[in-house]
Amino acid sequence: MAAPCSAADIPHSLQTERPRLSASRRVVIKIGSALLTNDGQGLDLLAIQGWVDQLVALKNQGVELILVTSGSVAEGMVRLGWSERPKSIHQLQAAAAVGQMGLVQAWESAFKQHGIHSAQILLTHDDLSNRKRYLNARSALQTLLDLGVVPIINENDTVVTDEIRFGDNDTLGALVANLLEADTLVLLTDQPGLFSADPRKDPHAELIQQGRAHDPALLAVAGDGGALGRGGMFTKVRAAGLAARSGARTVILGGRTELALRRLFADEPLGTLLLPDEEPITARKRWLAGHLQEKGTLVLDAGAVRALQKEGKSLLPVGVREVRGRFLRGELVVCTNEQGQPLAKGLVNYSAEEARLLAGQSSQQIEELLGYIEAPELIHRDNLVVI
Ligand SMILES: Nc1ncnc2c1ncn2[C@@H]1O[C@H](COP(=O)(O)OP(=O)(O)O)[C@@H](O)[C@H]1O
Ligand SMILES: N[C@@H](CCC(=O)OP(=O)(O)O)C(=O)O
Repeated sequence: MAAPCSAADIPHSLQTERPRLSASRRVVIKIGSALLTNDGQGLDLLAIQGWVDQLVALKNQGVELILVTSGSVAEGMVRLGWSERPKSIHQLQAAAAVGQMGLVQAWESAFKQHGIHSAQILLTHDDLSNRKRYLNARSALQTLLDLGVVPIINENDTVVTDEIRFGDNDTLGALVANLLEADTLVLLTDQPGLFSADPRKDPHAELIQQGRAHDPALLAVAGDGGALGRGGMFTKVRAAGLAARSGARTVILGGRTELALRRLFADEPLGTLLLPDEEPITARKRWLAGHLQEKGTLVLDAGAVRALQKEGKSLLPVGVREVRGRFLRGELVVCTNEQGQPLAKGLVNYSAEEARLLAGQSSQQIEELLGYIEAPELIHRDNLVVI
C-alpha cells in the first residue's frame, strides 16, 4: 500500500474551490447495504423515509433523480435468518431474490408518501455493454424521468453469474451516471466520506474533502468494506474515476449525517468531492467518441449539417444522402457533409439496412417503410456529439 495521504496532500486550490452542487440537474444517488439495513439489522425504514423526503425536496427544485440501491442480499439474509453473508452464488441469488421484495416495497412506499411514482429496474452487465440493450436501457430510463418517475435500480443478482456481475453497486452507479450523462454521482455510505485511512482501523484518519477522481493516491488509501456490502472505499474511488469519463463529479457522503443530501445540494462542503480532470462537456464528448468503434458513415445534406452544427437538433432520416458501412441499432456512426468532412458522431436508432431505406424520407414514412417505428430520429441529439 502507498503512503497514507492526508488532507494536506490535496492541492490547496482543490480544497477551497468547491464547485456549486446546487447547479446539478441530473443526479444518481447510490445507497449502500450497511446504511440501508442499519448494519444488517433489517431495512431502516425511518432512515429511508428521511432520505426520500430530502430527495423529493430536490426533485421539486427540478433535479432529475435516479436511485441505485443495494441491500437485497443484506435484507434477504435478515428475512431468511442468516447471520453470515453466504459464499455460494446460488445462496446469494436466493437471498437477493427474497430481499429485493422488501427493498423496492420500502422505497416505493416512502416515495408514495409524497405522491411520487417509482419504478424498479434490475440491470445486468450485458444491459450496459451490449450496444442495442444500452440504448434500450437509456431510452426506458429517459422515458421514466420524463414522466416524473424515480427509477430505483439494482443489479439483477438473481440471474447474473459470477463472471458477469458488476460486483458492486458503486460500479453500477457510475455506469448509470455514464449511461444517462448525469452531472453528479452521490455514493451514500456509513462513513462521512473518504478518509486518509480506514477510520474503523485508524482513529487518527482525516476526512479528505476534495480530490481528483483519477488520483492514484486516493485509490491507495481506500480500503475494503464491511461484512454486508462488497466494495468498500476502493470501489467508490474507482467508481468516481468511471463516472468522470462522462464528466460526472462524485461525492462520497455520510448517510447518517443529518439532512446530508439537502445540505450537500445547498452547497455545504460535506463528504468527499472527487472531480473529473476535464470540463464535463469535453469529457462527455471524448467518452462517447472514444468508448466505441465507428461502424459506419451517414452522409448528410446541407440542411442536416446546419441542423446539427448550428441548431443542436437531432438527425432525421430526411437529411441523409447516403449510408455507408454495416451497423446495428445502438452502434456508433460518424456523420459527414457531402465533401466527406466528419461533423458529428452518434448512436444510431436503426440498422444500416433500415437506414438505407429511410435515407431522404420524412419521419412520417418510417412505419410504412419498415413496418414499425423505433423513433422519429435516426440519431437523437442526446446521443450525438458535434465534433
Ligand atoms: N479510507 C477509507 N475511508 C473511509 N472508509 C473506509 C476507508 N477504507 C475502508 N473504509 C471502509 O469502507 C466502508 C464503507 O464501504 P462498504 O461497507 O462497502 O459500504 P457501502 O455498503 O455503503 O457500499 C466503511 O465502513 C469503512 O470501514
Ligand atoms: N446487488 C447487491 C449489491 C451489493 C453491494 O454492492 O453492496 P454495497 O457495497 O453495500 O453497495 C445487493 O443489493 O445486495
